[in-house]
Amino acid sequence: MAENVSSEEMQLRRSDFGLRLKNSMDKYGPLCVGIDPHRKLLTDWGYDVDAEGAELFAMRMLQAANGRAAAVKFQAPMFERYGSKGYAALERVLYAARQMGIITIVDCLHGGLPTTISAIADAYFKPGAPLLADAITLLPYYGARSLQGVINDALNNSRGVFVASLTSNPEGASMQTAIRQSGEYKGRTVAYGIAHTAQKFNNGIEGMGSVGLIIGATIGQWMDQSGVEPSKFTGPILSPGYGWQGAEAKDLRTVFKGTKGNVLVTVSRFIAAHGPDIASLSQATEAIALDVRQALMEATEEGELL
Ligand SMILES: O=C(O)c1cc(=O)[nH]c(=O)n1[C@@H]1O[C@H](COP(=O)(O)O)[C@@H](O)[C@H]1O
Repeated sequence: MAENVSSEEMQLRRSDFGLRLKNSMDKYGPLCVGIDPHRKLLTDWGYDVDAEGAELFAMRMLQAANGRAAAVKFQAPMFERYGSKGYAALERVLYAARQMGIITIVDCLHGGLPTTISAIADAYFKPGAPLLADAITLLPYYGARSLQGVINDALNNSRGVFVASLTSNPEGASMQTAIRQSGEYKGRTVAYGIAHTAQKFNNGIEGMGSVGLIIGATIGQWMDQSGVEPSKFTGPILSPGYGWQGAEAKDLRTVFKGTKGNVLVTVSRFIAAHGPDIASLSQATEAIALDVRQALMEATEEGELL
């Protein structure tokens, strides 16, 4: 049934995720702890490689992140591989994260026909959704506009999304920097069209918007060619690639030069490698949070904060 809400209330909902994430970043800094229960990590930690092991792993990572990071990101396929038991584990760890009050991102990498992906709003965004999360990741390769319906569903429920634009993997850039042959973004790169489409949702919102991009910290050499300008983007930018994938503080400074305090660096294995001991995990989280915060402060120096 359609809800009867005023346009003011709708406006508030559409800016809610960005505002909550920004407040959390101001309080805890720009680190997101990635919770990726890799098989090898479960084994190294002495856990069983099953849904229960993944849940124990996630709970411990949450403990390390709580009060030390702005958000956590759960890697959905690493729960999904255990079928219904894996999904039940993901539901429970999301519930635990909500109880802690930490911002949750589910890295489910959804994308597809508008008519079919509208179903994911029921899974992640609507009140009572089984996998209720603050934001999810989206893949725009059915055309960025195919995501419009699901993005509106997120915004109208006070949630957010992160749309992949320039991914951190080396295979991504050649496709994402391909030049478009027709349409509104003719002559521009694929990544540019995605970033521009995402930005339109943030235009007119005061402060940081709720529609984010994914831009890898590893993609420095492709940045100019892509035409994407992170410094002009006013939604949150989720940036993987620091640590295990080779990016360092200096890469964050280069890729995100001139940004306005809206970059959220997500780090998974580089933190988890210090587990399962909670003191070591917490210490690693703090050290990485500090390094990332310092780098992004330098990148932001001349930029005005959102
Ligand atoms: O969607 C993502 O989060 C993502 C996008 C991207 O371009 N690169 C990327 O590494 N990721 C995810 O970010 C996390 C990075 O993990 P680490 O390399 O272990 O820090 C993994 O969950 C990846 O799936």
